[in-house]
Amino acid sequence: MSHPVTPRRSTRSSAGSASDPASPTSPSKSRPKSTPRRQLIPAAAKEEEGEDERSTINALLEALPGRRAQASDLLRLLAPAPALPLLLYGGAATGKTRALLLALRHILPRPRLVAYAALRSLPSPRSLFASLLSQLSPPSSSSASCRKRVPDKPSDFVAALRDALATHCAQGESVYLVFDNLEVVRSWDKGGQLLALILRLHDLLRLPQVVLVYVSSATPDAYYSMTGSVEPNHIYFPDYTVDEVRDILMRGHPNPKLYTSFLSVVLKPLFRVTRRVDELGAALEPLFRRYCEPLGDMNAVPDESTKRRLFEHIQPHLAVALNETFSVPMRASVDQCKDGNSGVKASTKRQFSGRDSLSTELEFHMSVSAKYLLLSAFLASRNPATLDAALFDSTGGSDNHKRKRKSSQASINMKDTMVEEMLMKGPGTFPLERLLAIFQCITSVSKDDLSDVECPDSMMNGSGMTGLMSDILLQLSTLCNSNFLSKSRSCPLEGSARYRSNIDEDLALKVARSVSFPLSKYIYRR
Ligand SMILES: Nc1ncnc2c1ncn2[C@@H]1O[C@H](COP(=O)(O)OP(=O)(O)OP(=O)(O)O)[C@@H](O)[C@H]1O
Repeated sequence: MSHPVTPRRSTRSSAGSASDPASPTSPSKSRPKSTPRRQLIPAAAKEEEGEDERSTINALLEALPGRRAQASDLLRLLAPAPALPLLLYGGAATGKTRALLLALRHILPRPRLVAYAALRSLPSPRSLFASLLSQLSPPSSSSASCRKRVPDKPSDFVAALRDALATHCAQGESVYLVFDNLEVVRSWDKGGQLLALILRLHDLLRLPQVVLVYVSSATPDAYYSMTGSVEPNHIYFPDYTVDEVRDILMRGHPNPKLYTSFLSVVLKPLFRVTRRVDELGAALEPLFRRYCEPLGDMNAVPDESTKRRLFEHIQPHLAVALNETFSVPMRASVDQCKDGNSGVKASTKRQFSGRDSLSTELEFHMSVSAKYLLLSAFLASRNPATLDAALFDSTGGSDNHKRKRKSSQASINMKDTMVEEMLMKGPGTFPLERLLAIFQCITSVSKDDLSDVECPDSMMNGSGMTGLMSDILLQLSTLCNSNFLSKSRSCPLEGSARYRSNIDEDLALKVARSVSFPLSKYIYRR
């Protein structure tokens, strides 16, 4: 797993700790050691300061399981102002917003002001300007007069923003300007220009007490290569591991023993469907209620035989849940942050707003079987049919390396030419039988994978995959209706319909990742 890389700046007032590479994981080590001669009084003061810092860090870490390094980095890089801009980046629901909002509560010095723009809930540049300016305007000014002054042009916005910020800075206040889900700006009309301007705010405003914080799913390179502005510090939020997710879900549970035994049965299979904490939380809640049905007392600590009974009870419900669409309630974190734009109803973070988000949305709007079907269709369209036997061995697994070694140079050349031709022609069509054969092969591999779920012996029976073959034709027609696949007219020779996959490799890989399927092993490459 890649580790967060946070560039350190010697220009920062916090440069001492920021330059210590050990600091993200071991905050206590990062404080410079005081020299023995000066130790007497300053050491006592430092110790007190250290105590405060430790308790702040502990409080934050407790609220942020799995985000130790990021929490320490945040505390270090957010305060004290003046600071460079900060970019938090990583996949969906990796805790960026939560970590930032919690860290902002803990940092010093005060007084300080946080103006937060939840870009997913703002429909246009003008609503962004209005939101930020109203959060920065003095409480006394009436909303009507504020609305009148909302600028249309980005340059006017920068001028208005500077005026509003200067008032706070003159009063000795630090101001944190947060742009959450920055990638949304790109999808707006003239979004590219506005994005460049937002990223250059540090240079344009030149107000040392103002800290700019960007939160995004895109990497720093995606932004800063195009603006030429000062590069921010950045903190990476990797996807959670299953153990981290377990820690998050366990946090503060009233009956940890019961919940641990529940999670030991359901978490791993669900984790293969989605790694998002919010989706897992939503899927687990009704399942846990089911799990507890046979128990009279919710505070009971289950013994081994009870665990077995509970497992038998939950097993069929788990199989159904694995095939279901996840729906996640609106995000609390965004709800909690008033963006000051009363006219705009904060929407869920589930809006479709461009291609990228479409592919992320797939993670929870498709059932597992639909995802496998889509992957099968992608492989059928992408790979030549003659290579199916070589790519899928009799056990359903990919065995192409072995086969390739056995192939003669001439046959390799022939296959290469064939693949090249296929790629030139674009995705190929395939009959239903081929799709189902590939589907059966790749799902049989996943069944094997599911056998490592922690559960009493042989009770899993292939886990949630039991219902996988059901309703395949229905799923197929849904995929066609949604344009992920297209169905051509019947082939005059075969007399049956043929299908074609309409998705590209990037999207297929994302879908594969969401079910932990090793797709690239099955894509024929030269
Ligand atoms: N470490 C954690 N502890 C507790 N809850 C968490 C943690 N990480 C994420 N969550 C929960 O998961 C959900 C998504 O988290 P958050 O909004 O912080 O993610 P994000 O990285 O900002 O997502 P996005 O990129 O989609 O905006 C929230 O409900 C949040 O409370």
